[in-house]
Amino acid sequence: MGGHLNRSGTTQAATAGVPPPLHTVKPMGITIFNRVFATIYALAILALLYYHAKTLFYSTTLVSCSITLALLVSDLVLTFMWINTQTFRMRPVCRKQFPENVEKVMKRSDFPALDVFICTADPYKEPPIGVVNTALSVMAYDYPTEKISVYVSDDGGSALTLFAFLEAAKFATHWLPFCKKNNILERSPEAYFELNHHRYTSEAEKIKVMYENIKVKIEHALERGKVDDQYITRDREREAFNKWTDNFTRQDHPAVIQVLLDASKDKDVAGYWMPNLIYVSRGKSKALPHHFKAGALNALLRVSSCMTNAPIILTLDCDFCSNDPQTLLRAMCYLCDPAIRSTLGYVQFPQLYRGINKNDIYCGEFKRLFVINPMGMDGIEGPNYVGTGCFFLRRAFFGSPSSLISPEIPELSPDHVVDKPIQSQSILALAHQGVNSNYENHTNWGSKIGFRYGSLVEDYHTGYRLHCEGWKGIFCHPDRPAFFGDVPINLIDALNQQKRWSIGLLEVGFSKHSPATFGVRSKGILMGLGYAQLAFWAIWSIPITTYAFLPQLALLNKVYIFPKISEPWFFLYAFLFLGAYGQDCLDFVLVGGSVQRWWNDQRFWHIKGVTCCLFGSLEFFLKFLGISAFGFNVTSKVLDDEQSKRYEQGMFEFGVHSPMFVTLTMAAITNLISLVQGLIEVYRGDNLEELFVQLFISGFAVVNSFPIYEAIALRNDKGKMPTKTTIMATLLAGALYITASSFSGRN
Ligand SMILES: O=c1ccn([C@@H]2O[C@H](COP(=O)(O)OP(=O)(O)O[C@H]3O[C@H](CO)[C@@H](O)[C@H](O)[C@H]3O)[C@@H](O)[C@H]2O)c(=O)[nH]1
Ligand SMILES: [Mn+2]
Repeated sequence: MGGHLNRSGTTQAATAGVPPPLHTVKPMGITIFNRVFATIYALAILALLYYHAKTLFYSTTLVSCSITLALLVSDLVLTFMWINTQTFRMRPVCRKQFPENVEKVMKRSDFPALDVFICTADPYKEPPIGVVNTALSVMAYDYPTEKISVYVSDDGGSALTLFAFLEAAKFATHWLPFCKKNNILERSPEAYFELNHHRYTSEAEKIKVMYENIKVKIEHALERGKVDDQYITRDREREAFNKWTDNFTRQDHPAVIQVLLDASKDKDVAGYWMPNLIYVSRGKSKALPHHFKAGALNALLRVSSCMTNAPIILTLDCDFCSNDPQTLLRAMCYLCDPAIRSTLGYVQFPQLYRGINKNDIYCGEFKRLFVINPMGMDGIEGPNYVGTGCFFLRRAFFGSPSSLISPEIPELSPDHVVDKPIQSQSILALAHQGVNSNYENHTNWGSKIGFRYGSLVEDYHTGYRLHCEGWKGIFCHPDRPAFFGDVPINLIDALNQQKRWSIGLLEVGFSKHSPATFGVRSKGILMGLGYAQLAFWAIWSIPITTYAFLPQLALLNKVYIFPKISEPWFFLYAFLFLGAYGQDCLDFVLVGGSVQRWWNDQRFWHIKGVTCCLFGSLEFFLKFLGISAFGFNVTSKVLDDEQSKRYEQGMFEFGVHSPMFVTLTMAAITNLISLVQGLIEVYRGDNLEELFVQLFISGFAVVNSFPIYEAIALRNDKGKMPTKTTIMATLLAGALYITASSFSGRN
């Protein structure tokens, strides 16, 4: 398959004059303010540390000494994270692309080919019809269709997913010409039919019936748990399904590769070539590690090398549908720009979601993680890779820009030219060999080649290592979202997802390639610290947990640990708090967030601190000490009707018992009681001066905890806090109080 990046691919018209621009970049106006504010804030932090040191030096009792120490440690962690965060604020940039100019600088026939990798792992958590929608949406890109190949990796090893794609392949021959003829923007059928139901033509009506038909067929098969014989018509299909023998399990099975559409043979109903569509379920063996998604992506790298070897690769999660058919051309504005091409490793689009509720109660928008931070890193050497919606140069997976690391088999090399049809015997044999469960033994895959192993956040880890090798990235954030994904709509899913991230990030943070050491050395201070901010994300749990319990327990025991309102140090605290909060809000609002969503975002930050970040850190350290192990728990993309309804109304979904809910409830209870106790004290005497800060912290936490109190006491639906959780949390909070009292009593 041709289409390699052609260095002399510019047309006459463009070389004669000045070529039209493909992209522009400009720094954001807020930069100056950020830098000035950082200087002032740094001085305030120094003053705070001085204050702590002084207090520690003059403290006479064990209690005050330990309290000051705990506050000092917490504030040091906050300081460390604050320093790291400055990376995102020093040089944020905004970019613009001109996809309409791509054809002016390069002939359509010279456009590079694209291999799309879509990962799925479980037909029951990730319904195959959703994966099909994702595949269809990119197969229908505005681009020479025969240059696109879509590879679907099925880590669930499910015949149901294969069946869904057999149906999808047939439907695609109608869907693609329909989209192109009518210039449709939403090229995933689900989104199209949902958003455009008021203006159907008879043609659209026909396509809709067709789509509904395959959807029903696929869902039926899923309910029955098997593919009906009557649906398998061709011999080739039967051959593929025959691989699902009785010994075939998800963790242990031979590789299955099935070419569903062949760009050199298959045409759509209008007579145009179809893209390639290939189903791959890599071989697995219980005895060998499979490295989760990174392993799946590496398997696809090898299969695609043998079959199409496109110079550009797009990675997508199964729920990430294209929302704009021009996206590939947008990415090309960078990938084909000779001025930056030599070191450009990838172009990352933001993760954006459909179906978030009005005020985004679980902070599913991830504005900071997926928009603010990447814009900041983009001004330095590029954003981190976030696992989906990212266009890579294939070459980036094989060593640094200056030195190619050749894989074991020459056919897997990025510069190898495929000269046989994808279904030829020799190619299929090679592809099967490449996805055997034992293929990677004693090779560089996962360490020097391909997606990197050793972390549950293979995306972060891989992007970081590519950066360290000298590759750069671009953050491409067009006005019309390029992709839309699904967010978890219940709290436990959201927290479990972020617990997995916390663990994976710490794995990189404490590896020999830690951003704080190796990263700073090889990438410079700004990039190193930016990556460190993400890697050590979970240690925010230290200050958050401390501030959620310590001041409150102290207040309950009439121990006052912050400066009085009349002392100048009080103003330091006020400035640090208001400054951080104000700037945080500003960052958020400047990228289009609402104040209400920002409020929920800060609430969720606190929630994470006493739940997923805390438990993630604990699990990581248990593993670090060799006590336990962890795996990749796939996030469910299935919607429960009742839950969806509650989510729409902005209600928090608890419903199940979890240790994470116990700590959260403990914090909510402790804060409420200490607030009440504090208020009583103020009412009784005039202690306000001394206990104001503690009272304020409790009050702040209580305001943030409203949904929790509601779930404990006022609700009766399935999403309320389980009684068991409430009882456990109350007992533990009581135990904590007793421990604290006996400690403070020992003075
Ligand atoms: O063994 C596995 C596990 C997962 N996946 C796929 O990985 C993707 C991401 O899994 P998901 O459960 O959706 O995790 P999220 O936390 O929502 O994903 C985010 O975080 C992951 C790293 O933890 C990144 O890989 C993703 O791109 C990023 O969107 C999905 O398409 C899965 O099918 C596999 O292919 N094999
Ligand atoms: Mn996901």
